[in-house]
Amino acid sequence: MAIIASNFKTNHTRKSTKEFICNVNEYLKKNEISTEVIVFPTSTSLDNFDTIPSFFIGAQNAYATQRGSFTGEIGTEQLDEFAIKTILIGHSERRHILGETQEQVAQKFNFYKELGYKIIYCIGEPLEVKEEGLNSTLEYIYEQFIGIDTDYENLILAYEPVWAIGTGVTATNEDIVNIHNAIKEKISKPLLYGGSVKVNNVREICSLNNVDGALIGTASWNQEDFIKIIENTKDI
Ligand SMILES: O=C[C@H](O)COP(=O)(O)O
Repeated sequence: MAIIASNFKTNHTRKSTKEFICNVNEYLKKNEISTEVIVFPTSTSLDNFDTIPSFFIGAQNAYATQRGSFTGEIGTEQLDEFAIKTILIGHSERRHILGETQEQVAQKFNFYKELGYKIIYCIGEPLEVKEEGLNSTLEYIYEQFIGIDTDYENLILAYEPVWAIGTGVTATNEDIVNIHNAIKEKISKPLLYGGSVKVNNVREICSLNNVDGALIGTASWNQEDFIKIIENTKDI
């Protein structure tokens, strides 16, 4: 069964997030769909949502702390308020725009691992590395596993080539399969693909060998489209 995740990034308000989550939940319940669905709203939109057990709400980011003086960050005290036990770690926007180093990413991973969180851990190469070929790409990706316990039971991986994120340029099926096969040879964990996944290509992508679902940004922000994405993959 495919895992379908939506990363809201810096989109939606508390009001529209609530509406989105309630409607997706109703759709899943009414149609008895058991797909594992994960939505990552902004931290200001986190709340106590009453969702079915296969529908998880996660944090896009949090600091490796319970509480403290980390201006602009949230910790587990804030996540506990809403019973959030799912977190996205290592997203390329945090690595490349917010400057998180592999050491910081690994520290965060280990902190949330110790607390038993479901971790969706992102890896992926920028365009200049892809252009150097498959070996360089895999080398780059493997470096993103430094300090990460890839045997962690509550781990889901997401391969997101940076050049495909938010660009409308989806990786080719061949690109996806090459990378997914190589990662799966080393790590036996669910592996999602992310990077310009859309309503009309999600089924094909999720049907590829060693693709266990999708982590979607842009195309998932409209609730009707997100429901179509779930509908299109419900039997994979
Ligand atoms: O976390 C999601 C990814 O960054 C993909 O974003 P995108 O679907 O807008 O390309």
